[in-house]
Amino acid sequence: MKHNGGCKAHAVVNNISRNEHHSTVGSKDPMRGSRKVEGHFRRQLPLTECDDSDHTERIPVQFDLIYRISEYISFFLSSMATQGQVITCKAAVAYEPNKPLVIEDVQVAPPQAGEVRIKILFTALCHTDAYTWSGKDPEGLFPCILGHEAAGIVESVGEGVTEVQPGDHVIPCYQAECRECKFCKSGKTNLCGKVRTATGAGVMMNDRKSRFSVNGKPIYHFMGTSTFSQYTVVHDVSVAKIDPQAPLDKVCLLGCGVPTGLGAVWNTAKVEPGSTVAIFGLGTVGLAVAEGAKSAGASRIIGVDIDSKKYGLAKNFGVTEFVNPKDHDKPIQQVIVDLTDGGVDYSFECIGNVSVMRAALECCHKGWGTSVIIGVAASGQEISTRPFQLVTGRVWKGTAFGGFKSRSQVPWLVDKYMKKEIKIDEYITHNLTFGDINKAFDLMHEGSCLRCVLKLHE
Ligand SMILES: NC(=O)c1ccc[n+]([C@@H]2O[C@H](COP(=O)([O-])OP(=O)(O)OC[C@H]3O[C@@H](n4cnc5c(N)ncnc54)[C@H](O)[C@@H]3O)[C@@H](O)[C@H]2O)c1
Ligand SMILES: N[C@@H](CCC(=O)N[C@@H](CSCO)C(=O)NCC(=O)O)C(=O)O
Ligand SMILES: [Zn+2]
Ligand SMILES: [Zn+2]
Repeated sequence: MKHNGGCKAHAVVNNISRNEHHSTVGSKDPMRGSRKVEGHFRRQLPLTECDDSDHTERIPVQFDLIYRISEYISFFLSSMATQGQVITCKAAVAYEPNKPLVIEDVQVAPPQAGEVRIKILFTALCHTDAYTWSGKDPEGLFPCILGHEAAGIVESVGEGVTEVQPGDHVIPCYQAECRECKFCKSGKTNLCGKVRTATGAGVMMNDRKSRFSVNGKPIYHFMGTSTFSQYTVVHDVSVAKIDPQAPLDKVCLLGCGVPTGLGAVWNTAKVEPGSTVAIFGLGTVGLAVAEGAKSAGASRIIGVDIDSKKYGLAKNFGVTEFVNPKDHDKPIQQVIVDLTDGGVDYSFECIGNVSVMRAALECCHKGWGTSVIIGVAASGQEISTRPFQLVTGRVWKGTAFGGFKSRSQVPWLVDKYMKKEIKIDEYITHNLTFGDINKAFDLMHEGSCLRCVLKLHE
C-alpha cells in the first residue's frame, strides 16, 4: 500500500520530496543522486514506498538516522585532517570597487581563541554586497572577501569555543550576539558591541589581523562573515547553530534578507492586526516585509516599486495593492495619503534611497504613523523632512537584521521554515555555481532576480 500521509515516516518523506522538488527549480544540480558529505545530502536519498505496517513505516526514519550519523563521522574525519592547518581554497576576491571579483586560491588560517572556521556550502548575494563592492560604503575595504548570507558546516574551532563543534550545521551572522555586552544585556536592541569594531575594520578581534591571505598578502574580512569563500573564519559570537536536517541551500537566506524584512514588521514596527502598510521597494527585503505584514494581520499592504513587473510576484507574498510612482504626477507620499484616508499606519523603506525614505515617512498617518528605514544608503547621503512631520506624531525608526538576536533567533527561524511557517524557497529565483559569481551580480540588477544561491563546492 502506498503512503497515505498519516504516518510519522511519511512526514519525513514529504519533507524530502518538497525540498527535492524545489532544489531543482531553475538549476541543473550536479549533486543530484550523488553521496557527497554536504548539508543537503539527506534529501537526496532514494525514496522507498512504505505501506501501513510498522516495519515498513520505520524504514525511512532509520535510513535517515544512519545516514546522518555516517555523514557526521565522515565530516569529522575529514576535518581532523585540516584542523590547525592553513586551508587553501577558492574564494572570490574583490580587489577594487566595481572590478569583477576574482576567484582564486586563498589561504585561510586556522581559527584562534574564540573563533570558528566554517566550510561554506551555499551563499546567496544581498544588495549590501553590491553596495560595498560599488565603493559607496564608508566601511568598505579592499581587497576583501564579500558575502554575508550563507550556510555551512563547522570545520574546526579555536580555544575556548564551547557552543559549536566540528560537524555542526551553522549560519554565520553578521550581527553578533555575545549575551554579555551592554547592548546584549540591555534588552532594548539586537545590536552587539563585542566584535563590531573588528568586523567594521575587516579583521578579527584577537590580533586585529585577517585570517585570509593570497600569497602572503592579507585580504580583509567583510561584515565578520566573508562567505564568498569555500572556508571562512568568524567570531564564535557570530555563529548560529541550526537544525542539521535543514537544507543549507535554502536556509542560507536566513543570514540576512528574509529575517530583516520579517523582523522589521514583527520586532521593530510591531504591526498590529488590521493595520495599513506601505512597502517601498519589492526586492527580497520588501517582499519579506509583505510576508511579515500578512502574517501580522495587516488589512491593506500597498507595494510601491518603479518596476511594475514586481506586482504579480508580490501578490504571492501578501501585497494587496500596487503603486508605481512613475504612473503618477503627484508625489508618491500624496498618492498614498489619498489612497488611505490620511496615510498608512506603517511604512517600510527597502531600497536605500534617501528621497524615498522621506516619502515613506510622509505617507504615514498624522498622530501615530511609523516609518521604518531598512535600506542602506550610500556614503554621504542624509535624510531630511520638516520637523513638523515628527512634531505631529509620526515616528521614524530603523532596523538592522530586523531586530532579531542572531544566535538565539536564527535557529528559531530555521525551525519555522522547517514547519512551513515562513517562506524561503519562493525568494530563490536563481541557482548558480561559485564560478558564476560575477554573473550572479549582473542578475541582481535585473528585475527578475530576487535571490541567487551559489553552490561553493562541486
Ligand atoms: N537594514 C538591514 O539590516 C538590511 C538588511 C538587508 C538588506 N538591506 C538593504 O535593504 C535594501 C533592499 O535590499 P534588497 O535585497 O531587497 O534589494 P533589491 O535591489 O532586490 O530591491 C530593491 C527594490 O526597490 C525597487 N526600487 C528602486 N528604486 C526605487 C524607487 N525610487 N521607488 C520605488 N522602488 C524602487 C527596485 O525595483 C527593487 O524591486 C538594500 O538597500 C539593502 O542594502 C538592509
Ligand atoms: N557599513 C555601512 C552600513 C551598512 C549597514 O547599514 N548594514 C546593515 C546591514 S545590511 C545587511 O544587508 C546593519 O545591520 N548595520 C548595523 C551594523 O552594521 O552594525 C555604513 O557604514 O554606512
Ligand atoms: Zn544583507
Ligand atoms: Zn553583545
